[in-house]
Amino acid sequence: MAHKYCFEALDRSLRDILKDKYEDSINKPFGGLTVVCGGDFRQILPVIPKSTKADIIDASLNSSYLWPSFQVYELTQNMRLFNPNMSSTEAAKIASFDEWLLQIGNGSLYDDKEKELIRLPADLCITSYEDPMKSIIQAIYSTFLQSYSDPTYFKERAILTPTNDMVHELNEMIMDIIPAEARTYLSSDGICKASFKTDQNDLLYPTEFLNNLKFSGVPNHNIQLKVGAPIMLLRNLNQGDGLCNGTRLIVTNLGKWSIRADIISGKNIGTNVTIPRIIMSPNESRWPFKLNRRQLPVTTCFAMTINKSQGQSLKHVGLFLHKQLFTHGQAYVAMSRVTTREGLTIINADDEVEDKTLIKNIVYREIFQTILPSTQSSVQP
Ligand SMILES: Nc1ncnc2c1ncn2[C@@H]1O[C@H](COP(=O)(O)OP(=O)(O)OP(=O)(O)O)[C@@H](O)[C@H]1O
Repeated sequence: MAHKYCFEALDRSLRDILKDKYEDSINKPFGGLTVVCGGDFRQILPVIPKSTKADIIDASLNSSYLWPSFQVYELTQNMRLFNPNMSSTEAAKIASFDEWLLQIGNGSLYDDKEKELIRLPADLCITSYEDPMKSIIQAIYSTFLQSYSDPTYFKERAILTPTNDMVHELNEMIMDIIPAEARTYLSSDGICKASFKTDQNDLLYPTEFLNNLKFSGVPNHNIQLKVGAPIMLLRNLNQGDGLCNGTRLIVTNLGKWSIRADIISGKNIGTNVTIPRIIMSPNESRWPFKLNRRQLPVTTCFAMTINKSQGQSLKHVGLFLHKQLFTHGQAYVAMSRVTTREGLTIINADDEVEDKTLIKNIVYREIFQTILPSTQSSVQP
C-alpha cells in the first residue's frame, strides 16, 4: 500500500491546479475530482523501515485527513479462485478455502491467540525433509529440466519467502539447475554529486565498498543471468507497453549492455522487449550519501519476497518460512496468491518452532476499525 502522503500530495496538487478552473476546488478533496482507489487492508501496509505498529497504522490511507471523504465499496467474489466451469462440490471447497483465507486476513482464526499462531491444514505442509530448501524447490519446480524452456512453466509458479536474503539464496540454487552458461552483469556504482561531503566521498567510500552494498528494491552489483531464466522488473520502464515494476519476463538474449526478454505477466504477454541498464538509487539508506547504481533493473524471480508477490496470481505457490512472518498481512498475501488450493505448499523451516504446522500470522486489527462499508456498497466484480 502506498503511504498516505502520496494521496495527500495528489490532493494538494489537484486543489492547487484546479483552483482557477472550478469554483471552490481549493476546499474540496482532490480539487473536486472523483478518485477511485482499489485495495485491501488485509494486505501488507506501507513499508517503513524500523517502524512500530503505530507508525505503520499512521502511514496508512485510512489514517489520512482524506479518509472521511472516501466511500467504501466491498467486492464480494474472489475472482482469482473462481472458475465458471466448476462443479458444485468444487465450488463448495473453494468457498471454504476462500473463507479460511479471509479469516486469516481478518485475524479471526488463531490456534494460539497470544502467540499469534495459526494452524495450517496438514495437507498444505511438508513437514518431513532433509534439506528444507531443496524440498520446496522440488515441490514447486519438480519437472524443471523438462519444462524450463516453456515460458508458461515459470509464469504459473514461484516460491515466496519473507526476506531478500533467502530469495537470493533460493534463486541462486535454482539458477544453477539451468544447463546454460550464465552471463555476469556488473553495475557501475558512484555517489550522487549532490550528496553531502562530496570532496571526501571518494576516500571514505571507494568503489569496491559501494559495489558491496545491497539495498532492497535495487539490483546487486553482480547479477548473473541465463537465457530461459524468469526475471522481474524492479522499475517502471514503460507503463504503456506493460513494462512496470513487478512485471515478469523470460530472458531470451543476453547482450553486452542490455538484454532481451519476453513478457509473461500483466499487459502485452508474449511481446519481446529490450531492457537497458538504467541508473537507480535506493529509497531508504542508512548511509550519509545517495548511491547511483547503473545496472539492469531486474532480478531473477524463481523465488520472490512476499511483499514483491503482491498483485501476482500463480497456480503453484511454495511458501518457504526459514523464520516466522513479521508484519501485518504477510500470511494472507502469500496464501492468497494461488488460483487453486491444491497449488499451495508450505514449509515452515523455523528451527525455533517444534510443530511445523503452526505459523505466525500478524494482523493489526486496529486498521479495520475505520473501514465501514456503506449499507448499499457491496458490488459484484
Ligand atoms: N471480473 C473478472 N472476471 C474474471 N476474472 C477476473 C475478474 N476480475 C479479476 N479476475 C481475475 O482474478 C485475478 C485477480 O485479479 P486482480 O489482480 O485484478 O485482483 P486484485 O484485487 O488486484 O488482487 P490482489 O490485490 O489480491 O493482488 C486475476 O487473475 C484476474 O484475471
